[in-house]
Amino acid sequence: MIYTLTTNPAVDMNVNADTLTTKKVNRTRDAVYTPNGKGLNVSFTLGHYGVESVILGFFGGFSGDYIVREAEKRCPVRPVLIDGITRVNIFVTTPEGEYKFPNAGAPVSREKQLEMLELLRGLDDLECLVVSGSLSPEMDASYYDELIDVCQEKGAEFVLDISHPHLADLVERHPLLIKPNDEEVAEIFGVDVADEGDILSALAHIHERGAKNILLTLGGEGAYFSNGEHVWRASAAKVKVLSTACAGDATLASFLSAWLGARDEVEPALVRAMATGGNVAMCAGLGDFALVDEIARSIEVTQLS
Ligand SMILES: O=P(O)(O)OC[C@@]1(O)O[C@H](CO)[C@@H](O)[C@@H]1O
Repeated sequence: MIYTLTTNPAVDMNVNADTLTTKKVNRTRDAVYTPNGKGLNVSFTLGHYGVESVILGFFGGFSGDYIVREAEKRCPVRPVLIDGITRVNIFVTTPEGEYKFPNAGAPVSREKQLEMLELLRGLDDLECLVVSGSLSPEMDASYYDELIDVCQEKGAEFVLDISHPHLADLVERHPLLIKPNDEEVAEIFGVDVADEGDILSALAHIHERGAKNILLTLGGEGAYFSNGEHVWRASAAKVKVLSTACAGDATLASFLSAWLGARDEVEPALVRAMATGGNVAMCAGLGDFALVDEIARSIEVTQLS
């Protein structure tokens, strides 16, 4: 079974506004509230493609209750309940573009962190843990190591979609897959990603450090996938972007939904990933994936080596 762990879930609130300025009341409209956090988005997208997963995360307060209740309609959820209030992240779309306001989130006490590790240790069907998103306040980066320790004790694989600088060390623990974007690769691994030559060197460098597979996303410029032996380039979907929130998570999950069970068939997995990410970028939240097949026809994948 695949488990997704969201260390810092959120209700996402997407709104539209004509302008966003100081010294003025910024009226917004068209509010869309969705139960989110990066790992939840991964589970919802896996579910769309018929791949079962279980949601793990820390939830509290009215917003935490809402997320658990809504998520349970789509996937099994094993929550660890905390005292604080799960954050509400705000995404404001204006004619000039999108403003993102993620909150730091509710603190998760050490006791609750240990409760999650115990929950993980008690799972008898853990095959792959997808760890996604930021850490809650009071969580040290070493929590990632503790999660990986449990996965390795249990012989499970793990996937990391995190932007913490500690990722540079965590790749030495041989994650099955990491999904950084170009900015994260440059900042975390201290390498250039200005052109394809740089990107290929960066991928080789990250493999040398220990990552088994890398899905490098470049937003509107497409993506690269490398399995340490071969590298593929995928074009981006040409779509009218409404909100990029959730698009990266949907890209990762849709890639996993095809690739986990057929690891030699990278091309169809990349086509699905880019089309799904593109469709999600057209919507507030994850949307309904209705245009994926149509968008997929325009995605080009090239094997580079
Ligand atoms: O603060 P994090 O955990 O890095 O990101 C949280 C978040 O922005 O990521 C998702 C989109 O990827 C949203 O659903 C959610 O609000």
